[in-house]
This record gives sequence, structure tokens and C-alpha cells, in this order.
Amino acid sequence: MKEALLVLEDGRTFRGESYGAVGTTVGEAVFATGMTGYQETLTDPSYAGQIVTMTAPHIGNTGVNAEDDESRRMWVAGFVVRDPARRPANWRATGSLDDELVAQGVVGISGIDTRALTRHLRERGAMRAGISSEGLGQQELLTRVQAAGSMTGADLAPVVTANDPYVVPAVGERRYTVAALDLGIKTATPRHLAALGVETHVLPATATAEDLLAAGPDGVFLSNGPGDPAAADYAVAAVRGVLDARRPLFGICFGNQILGRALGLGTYKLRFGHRGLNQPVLDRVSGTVRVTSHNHGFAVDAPLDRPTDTPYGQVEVSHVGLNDDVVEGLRCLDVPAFSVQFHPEAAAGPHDAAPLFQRFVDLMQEQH
Ligand SMILES: NC(=O)CC[C@H](N)C(=O)O
Repeated sequence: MKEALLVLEDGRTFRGESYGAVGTTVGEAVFATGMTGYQETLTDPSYAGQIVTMTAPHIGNTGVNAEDDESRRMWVAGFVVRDPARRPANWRATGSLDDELVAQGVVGISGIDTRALTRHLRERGAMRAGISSEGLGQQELLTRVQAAGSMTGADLAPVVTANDPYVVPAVGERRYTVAALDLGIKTATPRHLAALGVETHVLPATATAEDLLAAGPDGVFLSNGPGDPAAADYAVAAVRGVLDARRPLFGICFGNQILGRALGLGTYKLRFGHRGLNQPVLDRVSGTVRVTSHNHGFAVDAPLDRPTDTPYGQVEVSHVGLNDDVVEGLRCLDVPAFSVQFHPEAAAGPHDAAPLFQRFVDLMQEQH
């Protein structure tokens, strides 16, 4: 077994074994609490620049397969697990996770106390970290970690976006056309829309409002994505153009943060973020609690007790996280736009929030 080292920016150090590719990597250390879905996590573009720790102790049990990727490649900066599967066993598996991490150059570490690491991140907050499995000393790695860039201010959507537009056809008859701004879109999203008769035209992150509206879509979708929403002013400008045109708009996660900023609300960095599959969220309009999938380190800043006046009319907080009262959704009262901080497209994850895609379709129907 080749030794590996994980060093946090405050000097806390964990020693384990090399897992995946051999090398050195730095990024923001975060933890994800989902018991399943490691392949979706690794290929979710929103994790770009992050060293992800899985709190589930056994990872790799079902290997990897050709169907569950959320994008064209793995994006995590590094991967931290406790016990990797010695051998995958699943009828869909086409290979082992370990081999796939090597093939995609993802540097990881195994055999560490992921519970202690997670508790440390919960107490001190998400921070920069580094993994090395090529003989770098603790001090040397710490120096590299402390020289690394911070997630605050990081503009990563242009890094992960697909540069060429593409179309995901509707399943069956096409009833609506949507222009989607790819800030780091997951394949599950157009799939959900397609099932409702929506043809999705995916455009690169830097597309303008004119680009988004050029083909006369029935609605505009804003995807999830990595980095700090405060660094994506190009997307904010595009969304303002869509709001001016009063075209139905739905945003998820990064898309929720971008809609918030387009309305003039602020965003801020959470202490350690929400990453998991069982986060309770209150839908304040219906009074229902939904168990939802999350992956966010930033959040929208808006008053919970009253609507906020914006240049686009009033906006209210439609959803609130029940663990910590974080804003989990926005609903515009005077323009046809809404967004959620959690993931209705969740895979893996609960399906409580899936009806939000139907709500988007209903909004397009109303505005027709
Ligand atoms: N999944 C996402 O879209 C994440 C949004 C943003 N990068 C955050 O961490 O909050």
C-alpha cells in the first residue's frame, strides 16, 4: 500500500493510503453525507475545485457504470474515503471505482478517520486542503495548501460548461422548448424536462440574454454549478435580460443564487455547507416538508418574514432549510420566475422535489 497524506490549511493532518491516481492535489475540503451516489457526486460539475469526503464508510461497492455519470467527466479536486470496496459487485458495473479514479486522474486517500475529519470541518468550517501520495512532506504540502486559491471569489462555471450548444429532445411529443444556461448542468436535469415533453437547448455559461432568447424558447432554465455566485456577473446580467423579457424562468442551486443576485439580493458563504440526500426543507407556500438532496456551500441572503422589494417587483422566500433556516428557494410575485437551492433532479436522492419540474411546465403553460 502506498502512503498518502491529507493536510488541512489549519495544519490538521491525516495519514492514510493512496486511493485512485497517485499525485498531489489541493482544493476546498467538504463532506458529503449521502449513503449512495458516489459516481453522481464525482461527476457533478458543482464539485469542481473541491476535495470531497464521503461520510458513508464503504465506497465503491457497486463499482462504476456507463449510465450514471452526471457530466462528461469527474470534477472533484480530490476524493477522501474510509474503506474502499475490495471488489465491486453490481449487475450494472462496468469497472471498479479505483480504476476509474486512476483513469480520470483523481487523486484520493483512503483509510482515514472520515468521521474525525467531518467533525473538524463542522467545527472549523470548510477550508482548503491537500492530498499527496507521491512522498511530499507534511510541511511542503501545507505550504502548497496555504498558497492555493479560496472558493470565495472563484469563477468556475466557464471551466465546467460545455462550450458547444446541444439539444436534448423531448420524450414523445414536444410541447415546450427551454433554453438552459449550462453553469455546470447535470444530465439528470434535461432528462426530467424531456419526460414532461420539453426540448432543452443547452447553452454555454457565458451565453447572453439575447443568446438565450434567440430561438424564442417558452422558458429559460438556470443550472447548478461550481464556485462563488458573486463571481458570475455575466450570468446575473443574462438573467436580468430574461426577467426584463418576462420569460418564464426556473433555477436550481447555483441558478437560485444567480436569480437572487439578479434581483439584487446578496449571497454569502455558509460555514460548512449542505451536501447530502436527506435535508429537510419547508415549502412555505404549501406548508409541506420535503426531504431533499443538497450540494451547496453558498446561500442567498433574504429576509424570511416578509417579501423583498426588487427592481423586478416583490420576491419571497418560498423554501427554508429546517436544519439551519437557510434560504432554500425564491418565488417572484410580479415576474414569472422561481428557483430552489436544492435538487429536484436528485440522482441519487429522494424524489420529493421532482414535481418542481412540473411547476416550471405549468408556469410556461400559464404564460403561453
Ligand atoms: N450545486 C450547486 O449548484 C452549488 C452552487 C454553489 N457553487 C455553492 O456551492 O453553493
